[in-house]
Order: sequence, then structure tokens, then C-alpha cells
Amino acid sequence: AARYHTGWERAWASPEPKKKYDAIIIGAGGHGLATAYYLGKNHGIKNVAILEKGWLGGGNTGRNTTIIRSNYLQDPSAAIYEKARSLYETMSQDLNYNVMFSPRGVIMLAQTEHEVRGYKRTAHANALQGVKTEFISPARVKEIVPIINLEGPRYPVLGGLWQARGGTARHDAVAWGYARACSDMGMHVIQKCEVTGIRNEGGKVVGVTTSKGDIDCDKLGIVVAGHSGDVAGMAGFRLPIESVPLQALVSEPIKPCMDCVVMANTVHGYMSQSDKGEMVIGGGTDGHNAFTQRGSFHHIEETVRALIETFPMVARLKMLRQWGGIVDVTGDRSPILSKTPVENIFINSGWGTGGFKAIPGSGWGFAELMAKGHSPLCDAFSLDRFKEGRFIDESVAAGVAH
Ligand SMILES: Cc1cc2nc3c(=O)[nH]c(=O)nc-3n(C[C@H](O)[C@H](O)[C@H](O)COP(=O)(O)OP(=O)(O)OC[C@H]3O[C@@H](n4cnc5c(N)ncnc54)[C@H](O)[C@@H]3O)c2cc1C
Ligand SMILES: CSCC(=O)[O-]
Repeated sequence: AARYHTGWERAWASPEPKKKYDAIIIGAGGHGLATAYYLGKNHGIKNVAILEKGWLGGGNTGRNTTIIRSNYLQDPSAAIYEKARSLYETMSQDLNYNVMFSPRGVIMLAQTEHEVRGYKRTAHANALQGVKTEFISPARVKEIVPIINLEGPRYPVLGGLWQARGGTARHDAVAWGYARACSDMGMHVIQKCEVTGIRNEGGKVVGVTTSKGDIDCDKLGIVVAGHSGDVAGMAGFRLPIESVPLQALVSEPIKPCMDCVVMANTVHGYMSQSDKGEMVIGGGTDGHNAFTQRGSFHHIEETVRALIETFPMVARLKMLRQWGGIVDVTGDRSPILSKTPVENIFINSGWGTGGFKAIPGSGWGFAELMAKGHSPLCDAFSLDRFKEGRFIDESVAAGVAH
């Protein structure tokens, strides 16, 4: 029976680890927690531990700018991102937790002829994929975003790719909602439990070594974003990803002035307004590999400077705070949802700058891959694609420069 929450008890249990689980997920971010949730909900696998070295949701899932959209180009991308976007629509009801999904609309501005052609192509592809987007005129952009300057001297606005059912959600609540639901199913969400080693015998995983001792398992999911290379190394294999800082900032709160999300990928900036009134601003990744969850300040200056031509009001804002995360970027800007060279170890990584929007679709598909050994949502994103040259190039749809 569903556990009723009076609101007075702790939202999730904090158990010590057992000796063995059917499945262990390393990483209590959105993708790891969603994977565990759908292992239980869709496949009845509930003897699961989610091991987190810090605090749940403390990685990129608690550090992103919460943009949700599915306006990608390739068929496998459209499938998983649209699955995710549709699951976001009902997530609050499904988890009985208000994740504040707000389908306020997302525009990807076309500020060059190349982008006009590219986004029109994406709109046509989306029509064939069942993803609802349209290419809109500059006048329509101005109607949706009155504060925008269409006549920028360097990059005038020539139109935009509009997804009305894209939007935002409260990132912490997504992690908390999934964590509570996993805990309600009797799963163990174990924080401050760093995985320091992965044990296998005869090419098959048998367990992990952690800061809380050795824990055995039959199946292991690695879902650690920017630390994927390190953790995969513990199991003896390498990944084609780079870990780079990605930053964001919020301004002081101001009166409501923008009720959708705008991404200006030519100038590498994007902006929305939070429910508290802050302007939430992000840009491209820092240009160097690093594990600092901060990034270099000049990058933030570049982002803000780039946005001022299109949003002159930005020039008068004061910055409230800036932060960063470590994103896991693949060469084709598509994720890795795959078996690995070690039997019963699975990897969910490579979401780069854009994995928040994918969390429920990724969890759904990756749980199926772990439970059944294959998943229509994941099969195209296997590690083998890099050996076989089957790239899923989403460098345009991925948005910001990275
Ligand atoms: C500034 C910024 C802005 C972004 N904006 C957007 C956006 O607007 N829209 C969008 O779709 N995406 C966005 N993203 C990307 C998105 O945040 C990520 O792709 C997504 O959150 C990744 O989720 P995850 O669960 O894979 O990783 P995380 O949330 O990072 O979780 C991984 C967890 O693994 C843990 N871990 C690591 N190593 C170990 C270990 N050895 N043992 C145990 N635990 C370990 C970490 O502590 C972490 O909590 C942004 C990212 C950043 C940094
Ligand atoms: C950080 S970029 C946000 C997105 O991918 O929509």
C-alpha cells in the first residue's frame, strides 16, 4: 500500500548498507534515483541500494538551470527526450511530490541564416518524430518575449524554434521525489557512502568497496555524471567522455518580465526567470577539463556580455550568485546508456550539459536495460557506437557551446 506522508516524518530513510543487494546504483543524482525508481516500479526489482558519496541531488541535478525540452534532431534522441518530457508532465502525480513542472515554452533563437535552416530542419524532423515544435517568425518571438531586442547589430533575431510544452521543473524536488519513492519501496538510499572500488570475478561484477565497507551485488549501474571516467576506471574500462565545468548564475529577484525559456546558441547564452523572480542565466562550458564545481569567472562575464545585445535589460541586473557543476561530455553530444566490458555492469553517462531534461526517460530506459539486457530507448546509445562510428550527432540541439 502507498505510504501516506503526514509531513512530520523524514522523507526517506537513512539505513546502513546490507551485505548484499540484487542491484546497486552508484550516484544518487536524478538519473540514478530515477533508474532505481523504475527498476522497482516497472520491473519489481526492489532489493536495490543507491550509493551516494555526498548528499542526494548534490551533483549536477541540484546545480542545473532546469530547462526541459525534446527538440533534438536524431530519432533516438527525440524518442528518449520526448519520453522524458511526457513523464515530466505527470511526474508530480506519479511521485505524489510537487516537482513544479512548468510547461512555459522554450525558444531556441535563430540569429544566423545557418540557424534558420538548421532549426527549420529540426522542426520538420520533429514533425515526423511526434515532437511538437514549430519554427516561428521574429514578430512571434517578440510577442512571446517582449523584452527581447530583435534588431541586434551583430546578431539580429531571424526567428526561433518554439516548443510550447517545453519548460522547467524544480530540480531539487525531482531528486527528492524520486528518493522518497525509492525509500517507500524499501530501497536503501545511502548518502555519504563513496564507492572507492569495484570488485569482479571472472569478468563478472560481484560488488563494490565503499567508505562504509564492501557491499555485494548481482548488477551494478554507474550513474555518476562528471565522475564517470573515474568510476569506470575502478571497473577497468575507459569512456569516451571529457569532464568539464559548466557554470550558471542568478540575478537579484526582479518583477516578472519573462515567462518562457530562451536559448541563444549563437552567442552561447540562455535565460529564464525563476518563480522567485531571479533571472537564471547560463552559457557554454569552460574550455578545459576539470573537477572543480566552480568554473572561471571570466566565462560568466562572457556569457552576460553576449546576452546584452539580445536582452539589453541584462546590463542593469546585479548578480546574486554563481555556481558550477562537472558535466560529462561525449564527442557526439549524446549520452551513453550501455552494457560494459564487465558482465552485469551498466553505464549511464555522457548527458553533458543537457541531462536534467532526460532524467525520467533515462531512468525508464536504463532500468529496462539493467533488468532485461536491452531497451528500445537505450539500444542506440551503446558504448559500441564509438567503435563502430555510429555517432548520434546532437551538437546543435545540445544548445550551449561545449
Ligand atoms: C550549471 C549547469 C546547468 C545545467 N543546465 C541544464 C538544463 O538547463 N537542462 C538540462 O537538461 N540539463 C542541464 N544540465 C545538465 C544536467 O544537470 C545533468 O546532465 C544531469 O543533472 C546529470 O544527472 P546525473 O544524475 O547523471 O548526475 P548528478 O546529478 O551529478 O549525480 C551523480 C552523483 O554521483 C555521485 N558520485 C560521483 N562519484 C561517486 C562515487 N565514487 N561514489 C558514490 N557517488 C558518487 C555524485 O556525488 C553525484 O551526486 C546542467 C548542468 C550544469 C552543471
Ligand atoms: C545547459 S543547456 C540547457 C538545455 O540543454 O536545454
